[in-house]
Amino acid sequence: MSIILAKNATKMYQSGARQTFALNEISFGIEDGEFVVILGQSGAGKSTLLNILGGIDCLSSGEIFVNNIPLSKMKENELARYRANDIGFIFQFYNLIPTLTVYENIALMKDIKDDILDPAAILDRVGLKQHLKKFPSQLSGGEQQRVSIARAIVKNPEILLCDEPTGALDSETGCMVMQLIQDVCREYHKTAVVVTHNANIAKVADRVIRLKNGRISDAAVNEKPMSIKELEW
Ligand SMILES: Nc1ncnc2c1ncn2[C@@H]1O[C@H](COP(=O)(O)OP(=O)(O)OP(=O)(O)O)[C@@H](O)[C@H]1O
Repeated sequence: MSIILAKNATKMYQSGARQTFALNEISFGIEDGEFVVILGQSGAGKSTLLNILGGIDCLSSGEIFVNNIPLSKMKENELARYRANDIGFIFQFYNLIPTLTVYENIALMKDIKDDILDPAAILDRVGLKQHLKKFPSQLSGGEQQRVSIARAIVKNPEILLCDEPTGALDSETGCMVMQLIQDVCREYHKTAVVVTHNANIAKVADRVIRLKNGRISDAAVNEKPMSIKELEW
């Protein structure tokens, strides 16, 4: 079953007489439990698409269905619930709160959703048990990204949206982070959508959607996804 279905999804920005089509009539489906990479160069429309999938921006026309529910028909409170319950975000620069410890950054999710997973257990799963009391500035980039993966998973959302999650990391750390995202998605049965401009990362995806100037230039199931262990960039 398609967990995400986009039909002629269009996002247009108007500035005076000038129109920019960040997304131009794109249609695609993503299956439940897939690990999907959205690949495209700067300006292709990747972040716009991720923000719309995450319910923090909306389309100009067309529709995106999540579990058959059209996002454009959701009222503000329904969208807020969707963001809180169904979506976990992972960002390039982690977006952790600098004045809270690792544990507090994760436990904060209780204020967003009642039934979160056990923060300590998830931090253990991502290998950060010994860092619970540290502040983000006391961690390496890769460790901070692991905290943000824990934060996204602890809410137990259906869909994980990852915006250039390895963009600020070296190749080796980036591969470890990708492996962790893929592993937790499989273990906790999540659908992951990873946005990147790095074509190497696409090799490990179940499905690759290529965006170019707001249009899909190619969308295909990857018949033989490469193991992340073989990946480097
Ligand atoms: N708020 C906005 N107002 C006007 N134009 C915008 C706005 N946000 C994005 N755009 C334009 O939409 C297009 C797609 O932008 P988007 O940020 O989605 O691309 P991207 O693929 O994520 O790029 P990058 O990899 O550099 O982040 C670009 O031409 C951008 O200038």
